[in-house]
Amino acid sequence: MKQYDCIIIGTGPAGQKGAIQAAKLGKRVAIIEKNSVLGGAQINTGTIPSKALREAALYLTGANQRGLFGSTHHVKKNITIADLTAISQQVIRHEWEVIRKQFERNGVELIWGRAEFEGPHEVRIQTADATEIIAADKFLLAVGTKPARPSHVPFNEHTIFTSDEIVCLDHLPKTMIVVGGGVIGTEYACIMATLGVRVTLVEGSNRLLGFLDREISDAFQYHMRQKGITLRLGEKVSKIEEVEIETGRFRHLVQAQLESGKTLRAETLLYAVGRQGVCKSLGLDRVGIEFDDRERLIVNEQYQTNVDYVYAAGDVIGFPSLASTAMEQGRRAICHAFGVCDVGNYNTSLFPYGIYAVPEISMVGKTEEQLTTEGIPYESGIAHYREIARGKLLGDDSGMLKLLIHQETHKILGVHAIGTGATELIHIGQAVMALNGDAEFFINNVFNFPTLAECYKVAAYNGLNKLNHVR
Ligand SMILES: Cc1cc2nc3c(=O)[nH]c(=O)nc-3n(C[C@H](O)[C@H](O)[C@H](O)COP(=O)(O)OP(=O)(O)OC[C@H]3O[C@@H](n4cnc5c(N)ncnc54)[C@H](O)[C@@H]3O)c2cc1C
Ligand SMILES: NC(=O)c1ccc[n+]([C@@H]2O[C@H](COP(=O)([O-])OP(=O)(O)OC[C@H]3O[C@@H](n4cnc5c(N)ncnc54)[C@H](O)[C@@H]3O)[C@@H](O)[C@H]2O)c1
Repeated sequence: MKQYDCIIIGTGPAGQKGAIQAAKLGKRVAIIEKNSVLGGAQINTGTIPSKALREAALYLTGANQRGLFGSTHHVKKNITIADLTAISQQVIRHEWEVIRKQFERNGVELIWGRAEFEGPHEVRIQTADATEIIAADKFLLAVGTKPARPSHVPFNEHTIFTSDEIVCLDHLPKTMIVVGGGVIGTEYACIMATLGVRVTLVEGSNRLLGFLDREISDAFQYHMRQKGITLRLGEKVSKIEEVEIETGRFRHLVQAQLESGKTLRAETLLYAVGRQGVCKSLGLDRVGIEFDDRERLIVNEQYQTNVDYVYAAGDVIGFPSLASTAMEQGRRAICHAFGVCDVGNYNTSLFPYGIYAVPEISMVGKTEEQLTTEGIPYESGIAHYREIARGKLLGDDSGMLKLLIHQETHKILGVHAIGTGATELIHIGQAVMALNGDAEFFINNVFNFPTLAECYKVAAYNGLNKLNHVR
């Protein structure tokens, strides 16, 4: 039986970064993947395909240049699925190659097959025609999650599907119902609406993306409606089925019955109400590791499960379930497993959120609602892209950046942005917050001109001017 210092299950972002870190520490490491491709949801079904589709949609429809060239501007008419997926196929192939080479260069042994625990320190790897058992001292479970697929929904992969199958559509539908207004539902609703698909979004709560600052989520809902998306908020779907409708000729449609009694019909339905773990198939009972009802694992601050030599990272441990955080969790878990404990610069309260909807949204730190609840006195400073030369050059008149500034110390408590480049722009605020900076930093700093970064200076002036009136 082959013996390793460390076995990692899953080649998504958590597994990848854990494996490279273990190799950099001079450890003998094996990483196991059950799919036929590397990279997990990040590369194959989630982050990269959805972001590539978004880029293609914005470019080919001309939507992101309409502020400059007028509302009828188009780069290509009659956009096909092939046009849209060409970019993602290129990026995906490139990413597979990058990961494969990283493993090779660092001496990480990649083993294809489905892994499950055989005993406390042994893992069985099953392929179509062989079984192998390998052993290790330490383990990292980076097995990710899969879309929730309740048995009462008649999924068929082409008209009723989850985010795993939407990337394989063979044609662009005219209409789509999106069930679930979380990050996946809102991102895809915006992408599809940009492509001219008539979208109805059904969300159980009364507000989309409730973790966002309310001013930003209100602005976002306004943008979605402006794009022609019908929002059914505070509504739940009780039944989904395929129906045959006669309108001169027979048409197959998807029908969603809402608890409120409304009936929605469309050509397609995307079901995006959250994700579900895959722990049942890992043989965890043979090691004594427990998981919750959504098959997720509980870990301590060092990413150890209840069995201390078995670590877990990424989506399998739940919130925040992002590729960005998964990578860092995987790396940190392995550092701890091999005694490297002084890994600095980690502040979970400064994790940024990036939502690649149309428009883009990003945030770091606290929202106005959180600060109010916590009794922290603050003032907001706002910059609108239309006041900034770069905003005008981009033709983005509706973007904005908001700083939340402590009333007495002027420290930055939160940054919220909606508009072009928001997910990049947020990192300036994140760095200043991490270094305990204040609004005066932005006033005194010189930014390149013309850039969106100038928003920070304008927002700081706006916030400090309001505070001057308080004094
Ligand atoms: C549509 C969509 C869009 C997203 N967009 C973003 C975004 O813009 N930004 C962002 O930060 N995050 C985004 N995410 C989230 C991000 O993709 C995940 O947080 C991230 O992929 C989780 O990484 P992971 O390593 O935990 O697991 P995964 O990426 O899910 O990888 C787990 C791997 O483990 C393998 N595996 C599972 N069980 C076994 C087994 N028994 N044996 C062997 N291998 C096994 C799986 O095959 C898979 O390859 C998005 C997700 C989705 C679905
Ligand atoms: N840009 C990004 O960072 C990004 C993008 C996509 C996905 N992700 C990750 O993927 C994960 C999964 O995303 P998701 O959107 O599937 O899940 P989610 O948990 O974020 O959202 C699910 C939504 O569905 C709603 N819902 C649940 N049941 C419903 C019903 N019966 N009818 C109507 N609405 C219902 C919930 O209220 C919730 O708003 C997230 O945790 C996220 O971190 C991240």
